[in-house]
Amino acid sequence: MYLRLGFVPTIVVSSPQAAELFLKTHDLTFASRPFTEAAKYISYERKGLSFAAYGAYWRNIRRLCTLQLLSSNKIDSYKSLRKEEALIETLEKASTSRVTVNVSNMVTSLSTYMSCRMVFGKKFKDGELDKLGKKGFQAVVQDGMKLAGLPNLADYIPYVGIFDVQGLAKRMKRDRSIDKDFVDVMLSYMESNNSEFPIDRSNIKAVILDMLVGSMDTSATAIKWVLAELLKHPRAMKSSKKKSRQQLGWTDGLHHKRLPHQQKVTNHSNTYAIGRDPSVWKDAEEFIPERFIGTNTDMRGNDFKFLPFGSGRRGCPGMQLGLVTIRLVVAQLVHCFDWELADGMSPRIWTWMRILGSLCLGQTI
Ligand code: HEM
Repeated sequence: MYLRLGFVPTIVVSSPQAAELFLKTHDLTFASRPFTEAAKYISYERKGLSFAAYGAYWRNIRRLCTLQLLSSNKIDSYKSLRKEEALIETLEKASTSRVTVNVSNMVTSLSTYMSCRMVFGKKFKDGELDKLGKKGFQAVVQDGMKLAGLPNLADYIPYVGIFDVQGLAKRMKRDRSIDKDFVDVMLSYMESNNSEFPIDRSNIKAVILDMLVGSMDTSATAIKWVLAELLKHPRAMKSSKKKSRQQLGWTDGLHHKRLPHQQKVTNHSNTYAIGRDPSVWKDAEEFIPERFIGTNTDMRGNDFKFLPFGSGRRGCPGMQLGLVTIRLVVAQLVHCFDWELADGMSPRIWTWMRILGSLCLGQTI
């Protein structure tokens, strides 16, 4: 579908065939990103990986992140982080004393904690910054994602940009001031002068922000959705639990390579239209993790009906880390607790209540 958004020609890709054309056949032509206001303010004039124009700078930064933060060896070295059992302990205490907890918030906090440990190499609790009168990482990153995702008139009709009618530029300028200066790898890269490009603090901040945004919200959101779907599908929950019992090696810290069943559960995520296309998927709207059993559906971007991590040159460099985190947290949660909907509600009643709620209130519950 071709659209003209203000002055910007836009093509919406909503079939596997079209996705293949754009992400494989003509990947080189479309490998850049538009220069939006978010790229300007949040990504320090496109110095981060996600917003950078396709070219030598992007290639260098991507190589650096892949080697220094996201390689298999590095992911393995984060093993101790993944053994973090605070989530399980807190849930255990709450369930024993029948206290209500917000699992979504807890998963988001865990993801924030893991990302900060990985990127800054330091234990950073979100509340620490609140105490200093600043917003915590969680709030800053979520604000940043919201701002970057909002349709901004200035991106489509550049002349109106200076008026900032939606107030987005003002908010983005305010939110760009996270300054942490202990990121060893990036700093030594900066100091080594080995780079083809001058790297200064703003390059470092932009890349760090990318790594935080890339790792915090994505994995947490996926974990929450998997858990929500499992809650509504007790059969899938049961089978997932059984597999996790058989496969989890608690003594060596739940190595990710042993969790094939969770892999199938996380496979549910997809780009919205392609993932729901009945000509591509049987019972497209249904959560059926078993649909992947016995197929060789690829989630690395080679199968254009299934693109949770994108594809081609700009495909997600953090896929491996994201998958490891999701599998581990979901496996722990499913393995350690028996989950069911509140007050013995059946999944069918829950679905009807949700539909009714959307019809009456005009919003999704
Ligand atoms: C469940 C977890 C994750 C999902 C579903 C996900 C998904 C995606 C998707 C769909 C893209 C866009 C690909 C495209 O434009 O074609 C992307 C890009 C990106 N992701 Fe992820 N991601 C996840 C985890 C991570 C993690 C853990 C990191 C880093 C620590 C990360 C860093 C990035 C970066 C930097 C980009 C931009 C790459 C570029 O433009 O060259 N992601 N991700």
